Amino acid sequence: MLRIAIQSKGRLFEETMELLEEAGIKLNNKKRTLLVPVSGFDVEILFLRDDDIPQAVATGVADVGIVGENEFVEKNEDAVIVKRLGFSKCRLSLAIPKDEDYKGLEWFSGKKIATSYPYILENFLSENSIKSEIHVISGSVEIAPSIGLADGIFDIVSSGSTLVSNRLKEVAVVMKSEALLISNKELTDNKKQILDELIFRINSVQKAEGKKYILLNAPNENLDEIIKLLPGMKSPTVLPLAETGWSSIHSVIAEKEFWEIIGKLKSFGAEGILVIPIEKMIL
Ligand SMILES: Nc1ncnc2c1ncn2[C@@H]1O[C@H](COP(=O)(O)OP(=O)(O)OP(=O)(O)O)[C@@H](O)[C@H]1O
Ligand SMILES: O=P(O)(O)OC[C@H]1O[C@H](OP(=O)(O)OP(=O)(O)O)[C@H](O)[C@@H]1O
Ligand SMILES: [Mg+2]
Repeated sequence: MLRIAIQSKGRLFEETMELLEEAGIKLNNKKRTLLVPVSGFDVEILFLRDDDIPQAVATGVADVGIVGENEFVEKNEDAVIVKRLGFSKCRLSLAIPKDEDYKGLEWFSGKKIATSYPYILENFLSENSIKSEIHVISGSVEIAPSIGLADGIFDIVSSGSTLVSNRLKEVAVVMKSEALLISNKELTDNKKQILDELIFRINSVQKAEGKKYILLNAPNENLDEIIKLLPGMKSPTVLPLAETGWSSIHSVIAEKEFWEIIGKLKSFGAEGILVIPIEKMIL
């Protein structure tokens, strides 16, 4: 049995649950109690606050965990990154009141910075030989300058709208972050096997992301040109239609190339084009 620690509620929760569900991990118990068994796969889910996930994995309370890179780096626990998951992308940045004249990091010398990430901030400041006072608060960091609690802040930024609504400007990006799958360093062989299966399933789900299955009818005289536009996984499937002189073509395309390809396909006489979502891809 492999025990997976995930965030019980918050920014990581939904995408983590979605990823696990697509990987065939369905919770038996819809009510989110602390520890939930799973049907159809030899794992159980442990719901924790994200702050506690790195330590739970490092100490073996959980075998693996899904946590933001920011939290993993901040906690500096002894666990390994197994896979970068590509969601919950954000950055940890320094920000100051928007009307301040800013010429460089020197601005922070002798100033007070509010943050929930003192370890990362301290390392960054000492690497840059800046001496500031770090004021640790666990939330609502962005309001600290306006209430006189600090001169600047160091916190999570994504769209930047929280900074704007607090009349702050981002002046330095210290690190980028995304959700990570982390693991305890000493898994038993049996747990390693289950983890390999989990990674295989996550990879299959992620390969399918942004990919579409495309079906279309094409006049035989333009088959070569159309096939060149649709490389597919090996090469497209071409099947004869009942109507002579026409074929049905099946392939896989990247969603971001979709509109460009469709226009070219139509110019080669393609008709009856269907585009269908793909759930998983095993290559
Ligand atoms: N605006 C955002 N955009 C993208 N990712 C974000 C954003 N805010 C936070 N994250 C990521 O999601 C993680 C969890 O954020 P959340 O705000 O739920 O944390 P929390 O309030 O500390 O939760 P908990 O109650 O579990 O301690 C962060 O550590 C970060 O990796
Ligand atoms: O740049 P933005 O897109 O505005 O995102 C950044 C904000 O998102 C997070 O807070 P969240 O909204 O999760 O609320 P919280 O303060 O309760 O954690 C984070 O703590 C920032 O405050
Ligand atoms: Mg937290």
